[in-house]
This record gives sequence, structure tokens and C-alpha cells, in this order.
Amino acid sequence: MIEAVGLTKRYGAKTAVYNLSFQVRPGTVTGFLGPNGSGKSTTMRMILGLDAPSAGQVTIGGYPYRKLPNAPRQVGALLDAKAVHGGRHARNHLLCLAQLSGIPARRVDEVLGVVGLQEVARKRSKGFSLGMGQRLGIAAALLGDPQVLLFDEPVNGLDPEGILWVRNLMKSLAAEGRTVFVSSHLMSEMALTAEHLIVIGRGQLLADMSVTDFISANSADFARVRTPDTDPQQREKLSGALTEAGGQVLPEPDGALRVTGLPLPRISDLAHQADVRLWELSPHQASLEEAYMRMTQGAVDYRSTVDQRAGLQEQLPPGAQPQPHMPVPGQGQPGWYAPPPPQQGGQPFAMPQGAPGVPPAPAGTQPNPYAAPQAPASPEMTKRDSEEAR
Ligand SMILES: Nc1ncnc2c1ncn2[C@@H]1O[C@H](COP(=O)(O)OP(=O)(O)OP(=O)(O)O)[C@@H](O)[C@H]1O
Repeated sequence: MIEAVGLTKRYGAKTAVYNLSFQVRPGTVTGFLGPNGSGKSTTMRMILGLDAPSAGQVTIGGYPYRKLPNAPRQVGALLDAKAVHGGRHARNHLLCLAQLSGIPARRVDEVLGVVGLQEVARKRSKGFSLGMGQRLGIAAALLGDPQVLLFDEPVNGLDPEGILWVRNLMKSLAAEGRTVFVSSHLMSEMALTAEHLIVIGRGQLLADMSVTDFISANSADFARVRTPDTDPQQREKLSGALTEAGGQVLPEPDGALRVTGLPLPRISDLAHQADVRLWELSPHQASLEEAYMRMTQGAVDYRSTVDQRAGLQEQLPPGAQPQPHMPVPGQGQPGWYAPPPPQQGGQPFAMPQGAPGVPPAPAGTQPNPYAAPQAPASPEMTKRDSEEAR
């Protein structure tokens, strides 16, 4: 098991990880999610003893990595697939690693087979594609047949077949009772691979829960309503009636309306009362990817100034009036999950106290660097803005 308690890392004035506490248990794949720069790699480096925490601690099986007996046989990691001597053959690269850790040479051929690189085992790795490099990095992680495995973005650069292979590999390693901790940006991929999720934003814990709980807590129901294309006024009339009745209405690109906050029979009754014909009234669920992006959107450091809410805001159909944002689940809607409020207990991105799976901040923890009097970064804040704000 990997256990972090109050883990904090500062680089000068920059706090990369703040007061992270979580456990990664054996027998399941645990996904580690967060936007760019949220502190995933820093956390993984601290787990592997490559960076020393500024405060708190992280242990594997009860020991800090550097004190683990025979660490390379117990822990395997893929951190940076490019960190390979490009002039060496793939097999020689693995042989060197094996010799350093007292691992027999036959294991090198075994792992080359597992990752499917037997054919290119005697080719120099500098000629490898990104995906081949990832496979070589995974082979290195598997070399010591370790019980604990860490993978930082293992599907980076892999084609769909490679992504499927990594997914199945992670699952089978976990099914063998190993601890498998995998970082990714891709919520959709993690939903298929992991059973448990740890989500961070700006170095702080946003969620620590099973994928099933995350899905049921974050998926939001909505109705899609379509009026006849031939009469745009009908759509406006219905939109007004639904809003007046307490619903939130968002126009969709194809002319339909996305309605939240009203059950389907009520929408039907309101349309009937307003004398509006319906061509469609159907129930839907917001995607998990969308829920994840909403959860982390306040904790994103790097965002294009061209498309400030890429993926979060839909194109309006010609002539449609801009509407308020699609409501965030939990805000003003009974039965919807509330994502972490911006200023919970002075920690802009902390989960609400008592939220499932999120441990309370230990007594005597250091002051929160994010609790400075400055306003939290707005979703529109660009990298340069946020640096200036710091
Ligand atoms: N050696 C370092 N010196 C100074 N700042 C650093 C250092 N390493 C990381 N950081 C900063 O710490 C923050 C967290 O970085 P980290 O690489 O851990 O994030 P990440 O979640 O892995 O990002 P990505 O998804 O883009 O790989 C970033 O703001 C980064 O610039």
C-alpha cells in the first residue's frame, strides 16, 4: 500500500503539492487525475524518493522509498519514457537495469515479450516511436516483478490498440493483488481502467473515491427537448415557460434545448400548457468527462486564450441568445452533487469537510499557501495571468 500523509512540496515560492493525504490499496487500479501542473508527477517523484517532501510523508508498505529493502524488486515505475539512453538497444537498456538490481537476464526477455517489443529488442531506442518508448518504459517498470507499480501517463502516444493493451495490463496486474497507481488526464480512459480515483487540482485533494461513487455523485441528469425546426418562436416560448417554472435551459448546437431541474412529465405538461408541440423529449446523462472537467475547471493553470472553455461550452445555434452556464451539479439543484466550493475553509479547492473519502486536514498542518488573501484564479485565467497573480 502507498500512503501519503500531509504531503507537501514547495519549489521556492511555488507550492506544487499541498497537504495531500491518501492511500493507494493493493488489488485495484487507482487512477490519479488532475489538470496540467496539478502536482501528479511531483507526487509520484516523492513516492519514489526522487524528491523530498517539504512537509508530511509518503510511504510504501510502511517505509519511505529510500528505506525500502530491495526497492527495485518491490516497486516499479514509468515516470518519463524518454529517460532512456537512446544509443543503447532496447534489450541492453533493460539488461543494464536488471544487472543493477540483481535481476536475472531471462527476465529481460520475458518483459520484452509482455510489452510486445521482441522484434525490435536489438534496435536502438532513439529510433523508437513515442508508443514504442512507452512500451519500453513499461517493460522497465515490470522488470523486478514488483508488487507496487506507478505509471505516469502510460497511454501517452499509444494508438487505440496500445491504449487497450495498457488498460488490460493494468487490470491484470491489479487482479494479481498488486498496487497499481496510474496518472492520467483522461477521465474517460480512467473510468474504464481504474476502480478507485484520486483527483487533485493545484496540488490539493479534490476527490478520493471509487469510480462507481464518482460516477453516481457526478453524473447529472438532463432532458433534451426539441420543438419543430420550422417554428423557432415555439422554441423560445417553451424556453421561457421552462425557465419560469424553475428549469435551467441551455440551447444545444443542433437547435434542441438541454433542460435541467425539471422532471420529464413536468416539461411535457409545461409544453402542453404553452401550446408548444414537441418533436423530442428524452432523458440523458452528462458524461463523466464533462463532470470531471467541471470539477477541475477552477484548478486549471494552463488554458488557451483562444478557446477559454474548450469542451465545457457548446456552440450556440445561429440566432440563439447566450444563456447562463449549464448549472454546476449541486448548485441550486436538489439531488445534484456539490463539487468543492471555491473557498472551503480557506482552501480554495478542498473537498467539503466530511466528503466521502477525503480525510480532514491533520491538526497542526502548515498554513495553506493558497489561502492567501488573493482571489482564486478564475476559469478564464491564463497561465500568464496566474503567474502575475502569484
Ligand atoms: N523542479 C521543479 N522546480 C520548480 N517548479 C516545479 C518543479 N517541478 C514541478 N514544478 C511545478 O510544480 C507544479 C506541479 O508540476 P507537476 O509536473 O507535478 O504537475 P503534473 O500534474 O504532473 O502536470 P502534467 O499533467 O502537465 O504532467 C507545476 O506548476 C510545475 O511547474
